[in-house]
Amino acid sequence: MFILGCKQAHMLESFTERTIMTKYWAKKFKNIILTGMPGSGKTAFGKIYAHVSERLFLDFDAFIESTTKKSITQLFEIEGEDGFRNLEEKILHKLERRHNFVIAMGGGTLLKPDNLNYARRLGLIVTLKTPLEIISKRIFEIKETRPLFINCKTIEDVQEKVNILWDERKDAYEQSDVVIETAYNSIDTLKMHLSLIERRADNREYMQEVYNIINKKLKQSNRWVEKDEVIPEKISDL
Ligand SMILES: Nc1ncnc2c1ncn2[C@@H]1O[C@H](COP(=O)(O)OP(=O)(O)O)[C@@H](O)[C@H]1O
Ligand SMILES: O=C(O)C1=C[C@@H](OP(=O)(O)O)[C@@H](O)[C@H](O)C1
Ligand SMILES: [Mg+2]
Repeated sequence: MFILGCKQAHMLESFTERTIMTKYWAKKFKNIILTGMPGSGKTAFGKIYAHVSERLFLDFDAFIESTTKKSITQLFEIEGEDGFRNLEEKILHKLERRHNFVIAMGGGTLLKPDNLNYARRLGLIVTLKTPLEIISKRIFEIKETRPLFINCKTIEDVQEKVNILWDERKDAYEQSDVVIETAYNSIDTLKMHLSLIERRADNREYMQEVYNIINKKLKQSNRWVEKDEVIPEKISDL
């Protein structure tokens, strides 16, 4: 769904050429770190955005599953939620000084307050914000893969759990640099908006303009920190 008016839509179209990211820009803005509720689309969108922005893609859950050779559900059973959170924290630490990634964190990674500071050092933190009804419907379809919802039998159970998680987490998600509301965007417009945001994230005034155009939020207070480039050849170098 596209919520912009005709004039704004035209302005965005004229930006399309410029949103094709060059390696220069991809390196300049290093990592994009996605956060947001489970089911908000971090993994799905992250893969696509990594491709268009010429970055490597790293998904926390996939990385944990491939390194431990266990599913997230098994890990929750064996290690408990605390054990799983420790694994997430370890990955964040390992990513220090790694650049040129789109990183899809787990929806609960920011629950540890220190993780927010770590994530901030890695790059631009972007929250995907999706209406809770949509989240609930998506999760109901895939609840076997989301251990937090393992005891939910009905969509109402899922909804209830989603509401609880949202109340616990909304403040942490609000700490991100940018909030993108996915309900008003197709994947294509999401790609375009984030490309625009990235290209102008070093220019606060222009960012405000971009914000006005795309009706999204960017926090002025979180400043970009320049770091030396260290680009790993492949994910196994981590
Ligand atoms: N924009 C979207 N439109 C429709 N379905 C989506 C969208 N984004 C994600 N999904 C679906 O929702 C489910 C959860 O998406 P996922 O990317 O795994 O979210 P997350 O990583 O945030 O938990 C998946 O089945 C995925 O295919
Ligand atoms: O929100 C959470 O606490 C979790 C989200 C999941 O990842 P997604 O956010 O990719 O679904 C996964 O890490 C685990 O099931 C816990
Ligand atoms: Mg995911």
